[in-house]
Amino acid sequence: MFLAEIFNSWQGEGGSIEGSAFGRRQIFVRFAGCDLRCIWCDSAGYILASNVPRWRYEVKPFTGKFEYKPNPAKLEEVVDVILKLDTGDIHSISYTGGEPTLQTKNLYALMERMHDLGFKNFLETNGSRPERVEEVAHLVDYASVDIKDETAKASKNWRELVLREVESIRILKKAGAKTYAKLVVTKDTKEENVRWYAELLKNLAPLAIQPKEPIDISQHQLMKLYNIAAKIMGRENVGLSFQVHKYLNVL
Ligand SMILES: C[S@@+](CC[C@H](N)C(=O)[O-])C[C@H]1O[C@@H](n2cnc3c(N)ncnc32)[C@H](O)[C@@H]1O
Ligand SMILES: Nc1nc2[nH]cc(C(=O)O)c2c(=O)[nH]1
Ligand code: SF4
Ligand SMILES: [Mg+2]
Repeated sequence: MFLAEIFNSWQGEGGSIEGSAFGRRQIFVRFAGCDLRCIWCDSAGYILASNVPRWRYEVKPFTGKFEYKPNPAKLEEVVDVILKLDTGDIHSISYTGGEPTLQTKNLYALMERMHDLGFKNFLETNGSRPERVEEVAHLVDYASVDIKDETAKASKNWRELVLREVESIRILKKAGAKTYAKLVVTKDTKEENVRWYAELLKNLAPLAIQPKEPIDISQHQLMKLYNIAAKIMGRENVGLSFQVHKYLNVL
């Protein structure tokens, strides 16, 4: 499989929304390669798998010391690295990227293996390919599925993408995964678009609204978007999420 990095940290996103693992200790497996191009992506260096000839892994959690191995990574060496980073307090393994679901078979094999070893699986996905999500959904315990706002400019037809993301949420929920939606908002996010996302997510999954980093949206506008979503989805089903790991300078 084509990887970017493996490290041990605490989950910095999701806030207090149901299904979030915010503040839980995880081992993060970051896959290389993505099918979208969000303009604000903080992992942009890993979007093209061909630009990631080797992957890095922490030698010891929170030391900032890494070692490198060439891509493609072998399943057994990945499992070995994860087990060496296991501090005995791991809530779940986070599969992120890039886009983990693109490497469907590799993701399947790794999640199955981690389940067999007694770990829970947390999938962080852009949800752009419901048919691939469906293949692995039964192995997912927790899922954070992005809804890409128009201002992300993630793909040509953003409305179609949103509908596919919602379909991925439906599939994950049906398979029994605790699933929430994450919407990254910017100063240019339109209120009418948030209304539409909220209508789609109503009675389906809770929504974490996460300001793009570095934050450009005003607190006033952020709370306006929150209010719009909460009035449609219900006040228990909307919350804020900030990328806390960036403020605390951890991976
Ligand atoms: C790098 S993505 C990888 C997983 C998957 N490709 C996705 O987009 O959901 C992990 C999470 O980081 C968020 N993210 C990336 N760059 C960000 C930024 N500049 N500000 C806020 N959130 C960001 C994404 O929206 C996503 O929820
Ligand atoms: N601490 C920490 N929390 C995270 N939550 C989502 C992340 C990601 O990049 O997918 C991430 C990450 O890279 N680090
Ligand atoms: S989908 Fe995720 S990894 Fe891909 S460009 Fe967008 S934020 Fe980055
Ligand atoms: Mg990140």
